[in-house]
Amino acid sequence: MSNFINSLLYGFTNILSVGPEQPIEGQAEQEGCSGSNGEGCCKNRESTATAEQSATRAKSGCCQEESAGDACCSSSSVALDGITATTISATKREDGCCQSTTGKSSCACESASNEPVIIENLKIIFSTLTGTAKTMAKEMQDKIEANDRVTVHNVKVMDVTEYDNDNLLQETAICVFILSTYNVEGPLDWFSNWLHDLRYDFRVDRDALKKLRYAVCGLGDSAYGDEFNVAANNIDKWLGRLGATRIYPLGECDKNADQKGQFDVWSNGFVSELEDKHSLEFSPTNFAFQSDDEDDQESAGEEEGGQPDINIDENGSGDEMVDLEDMGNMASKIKAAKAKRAEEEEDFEISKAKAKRLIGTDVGNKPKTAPQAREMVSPMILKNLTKQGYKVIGSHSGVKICRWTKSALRGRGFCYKHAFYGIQSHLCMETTPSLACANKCVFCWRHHTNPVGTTWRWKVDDPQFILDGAMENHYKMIKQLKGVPGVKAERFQEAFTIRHCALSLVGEPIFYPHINEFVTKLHENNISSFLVTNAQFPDKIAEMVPVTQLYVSVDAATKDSLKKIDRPLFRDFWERFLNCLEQLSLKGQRTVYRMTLVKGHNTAEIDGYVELIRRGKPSFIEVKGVTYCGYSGASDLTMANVPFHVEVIDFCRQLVAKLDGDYEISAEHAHSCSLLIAHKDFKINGEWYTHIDYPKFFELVKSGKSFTSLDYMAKTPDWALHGHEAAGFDPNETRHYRKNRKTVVPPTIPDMTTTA
Ligand SMILES: Cc1cc2nc3c(=O)[nH]c(=O)nc-3n(C[C@H](O)[C@H](O)[C@H](O)COP(=O)(O)O)c2cc1C
Ligand code: SF4
Repeated sequence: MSNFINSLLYGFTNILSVGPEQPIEGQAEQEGCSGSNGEGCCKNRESTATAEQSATRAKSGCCQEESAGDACCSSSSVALDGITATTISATKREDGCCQSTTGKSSCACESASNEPVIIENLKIIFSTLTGTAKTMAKEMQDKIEANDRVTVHNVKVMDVTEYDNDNLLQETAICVFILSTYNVEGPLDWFSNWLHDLRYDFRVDRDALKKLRYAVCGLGDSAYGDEFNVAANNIDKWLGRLGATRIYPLGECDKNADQKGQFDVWSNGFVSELEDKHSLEFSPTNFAFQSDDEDDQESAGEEEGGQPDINIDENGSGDEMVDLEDMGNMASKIKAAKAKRAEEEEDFEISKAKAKRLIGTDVGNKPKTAPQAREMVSPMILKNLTKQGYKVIGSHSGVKICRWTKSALRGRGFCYKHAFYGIQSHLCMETTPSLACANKCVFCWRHHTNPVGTTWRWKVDDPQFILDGAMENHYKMIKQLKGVPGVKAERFQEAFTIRHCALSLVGEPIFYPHINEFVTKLHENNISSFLVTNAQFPDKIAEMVPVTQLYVSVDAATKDSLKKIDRPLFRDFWERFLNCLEQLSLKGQRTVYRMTLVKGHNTAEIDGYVELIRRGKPSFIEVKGVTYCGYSGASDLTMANVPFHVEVIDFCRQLVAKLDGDYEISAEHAHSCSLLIAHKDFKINGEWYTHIDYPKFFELVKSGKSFTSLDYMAKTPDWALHGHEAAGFDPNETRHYRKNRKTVVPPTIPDMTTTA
């Protein structure tokens, strides 16, 4: 121990006039407060200090003066930071150690030792929809691994959906939770639901999580008012109340402010805390009903119908024996206890209401009035969707003009549906009666706008209202295009009679509770229906009335890659997906698999796709290269993931080769990197019939009789066939090339001269 510290301590105790006249023997050792004489400074101090100035040993091993307030802290921190006593202040922490306000390491006792703290396992568990929590979890991992004062043998970053909840009861790793709050269903719900049940299940021990040490940091947005970080708050509270030891306070980072900066401050603080091995000790003060707030002590027994610590009757009197002179004190204690309990009850009701909204299930045993169904589209989502060009109809539907409509109005070509099925883009309305869906696909969830959910929990608009609103808004948008140079008057006029409806914009149309009525109304208006579902609602597919063409998105061929690409909310997403394909095989009308190839993600799973095709027996398989449109942080896709047209062709050839001769590549639309694989049922006398006889379809629907896909097919024009030089571009249209278009040389695929 240097004379410097000795003299500081000596000088400091003199200033306060409470310390010994001589330097304290124990504190004069290299280890800091704890001296070599067994009890160290405390004993020493007790023996030298006056009766009023006795000291006790804090958990840290540090000597804590009972009467000197923060005195020792100041002196220790001075010693620690190596600056003079007047320039630095410090406060005493709960464990009796000194925390310097400079933010440097804390206690003289600890800092004197250079031994790093050793931690065996640490898990950083995140929940995220748009990626922020995951990024922060990884940053935290780096920070911990780079810290040489703490050695953590195994730092693991994992998604909360991969964590087996039951492990929490035996968890020996320190767990850091970085959790984003969503007021819609999300990946945290299952964990949150489970933990909530554990917390309020009377059969579960109040210290069920006593083996767990944890810290929670929430990511949220203060624009959500009292729902700001509600999930992290609840989880932090429930963990504490189940006996887990909170080793660092809850962090709350706000997207509406400097969320990243706030997280950095929190994570730095947490990592410094790891440097203090005493703060990692299991702390009985955190246990169960004495856990994270004192109020919980008394209410804990009541919620489960057990006995509270003090029985208080209607009149507020306890049944404990009380001395007369203590009556005054006791009365005020009882009053305070009653008030606390009322507060706690209120808190519990609020938590229940919030949890209910968060997890979509009823919790607790005294439900209040049923919550009002809320609007699916919040003002924030509305703002974002509007910015992206969507017109929102009512509270859950949307319509948008696609770029091909504009192109068709100018005579510059139609989308791939023209080549494959005879649809003219300027006669087509793209809409959805449900902006919400049960996935967060990497290639769609880029603007973080559409709401997600596994059950419909919103207000329901009437189908006629949605159809009227969609058509009205569609026509308004068409009108706005009349000033666009090159718009052909004839096409402009035609566009005011919608002939087709693509139910595929964003979201999950089949989710809408009145989808059958909606589709029926389309058909009554001679509007064809192309409905795309993301294959998560098999019952809905089974209940679906005939549509002109029913699609399922098949974004991956294996459970793992489907999870990565579609990021489904359902835990049994794979079973749901397979079930949907089976339901599809039972439909009589035209069915289509829509496959979006994302290079490096789903292009190498040919055998898996073959199995899926055998299961669902679709009439057609549309294969399209993913379109790159500047993905944000929610997705790590780049141009490198966008396949060339030749690569899409190569993929289709490989696929067809394994389908026992049942399917062939029929049509193509090179412009959008799309190919159509068709079942050979649609090849009559060597000619393809992939197009649709729309009037015939309406006739069949109106007849009320059952019919099949083969009853309303029409011949495919030559220019649309795969291998034709037009490559799916209608020769009656004018091809338009963008100026300054970069020519990128596609890769050479061996044996591309023969077509399947
Ligand atoms: C649909 C939606 C709902 C949200 N709901 C809440 C909420 O109820 N409370 C809150 O604090 N933040 C809410 N947020 C904000 C997110 O929690 C915040 O943006 C967070 O940083 C996202 O983190 P992530 O990228 O890890 O998913 C919501 C965001 C979206 C897009
Ligand atoms: S299913 Fe559709 S709307 Fe939902 S995330 Fe995927 S692409 Fe987007």
